[in-house]
Amino acid sequence: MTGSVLLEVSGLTKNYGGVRAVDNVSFTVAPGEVVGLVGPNGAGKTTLVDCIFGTQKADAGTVTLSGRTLGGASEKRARQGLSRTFQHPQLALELSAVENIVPALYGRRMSSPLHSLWWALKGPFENWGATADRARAVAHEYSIDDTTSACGELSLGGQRLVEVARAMATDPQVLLLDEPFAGADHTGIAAIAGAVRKIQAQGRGVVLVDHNVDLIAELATTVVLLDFGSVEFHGAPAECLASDAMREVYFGAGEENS
Ligand SMILES: Nc1ncnc2c1ncn2[C@@H]1O[C@H](COP(=O)(O)OP(=O)(O)OP(=O)(O)O)[C@@H](O)[C@H]1O
Repeated sequence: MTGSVLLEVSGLTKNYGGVRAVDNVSFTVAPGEVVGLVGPNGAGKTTLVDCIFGTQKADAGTVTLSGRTLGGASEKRARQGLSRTFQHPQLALELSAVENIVPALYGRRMSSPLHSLWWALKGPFENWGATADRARAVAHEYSIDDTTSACGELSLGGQRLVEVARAMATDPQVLLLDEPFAGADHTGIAAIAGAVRKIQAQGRGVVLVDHNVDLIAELATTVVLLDFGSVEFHGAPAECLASDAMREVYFGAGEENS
């Protein structure tokens, strides 16, 4: 089992003051696996993603990627093969899709201090046009048609797709997607769903946070249901949807007259 696991989250716990936002959460992501992370508002989904990526420091637990324990800040974890998008897209809105993707291509090269030094020395002689071409190719790979307008002019779904492409430009083993469909229109949802399928087909792992249970059922191979920071269900999407845990988490136990 361990040999086929990319990401292993073990016993992650995070408190905010008296609030236990994430409570002893464990799950794994294998190559080509899409783990849907669902749960009501405040269940702990974003905090869990933040702790996996290093945006927040967990109080307990470990995260390993291909058997290697991840620690430290998110930049370090990104160099080790993790990538993410954000619940609220974090793009430079005045820049184009290509201009947002270019820095990720450079970040990918800084995988060790030696690489950083090499690229710092090589920088002045770098062919910038070739890098922009590569960024354009990444954008097209993820079906971004408009690579020249400022991202602020794109729809929310369009912006989220640029974030996915930028995250993929770092060539991650596992991608963490925090509500990638939120606010996207029909076209945006179809494009983002297509991107998830493509990433899955490449044998990478995906953690997909979303409230849209239909999309999770369609895309996820496994579902982790969170409530008050704890795992209430972990298994196949169809079983999760039909489970008592799902009913209790979303509709409350014992509400027979509603
Ligand atoms: N920075 C913070 N400081 C204090 N409490 C926080 C902080 N971030 C989140 N929380 C609390 O931690 C709990 C989990 O929040 P989190 O945002 O992770 O849930 P979520 O499942 O992502 O919710 P949503 O679906 O609404 O985004 C909630 O009780 C929330 O109020």
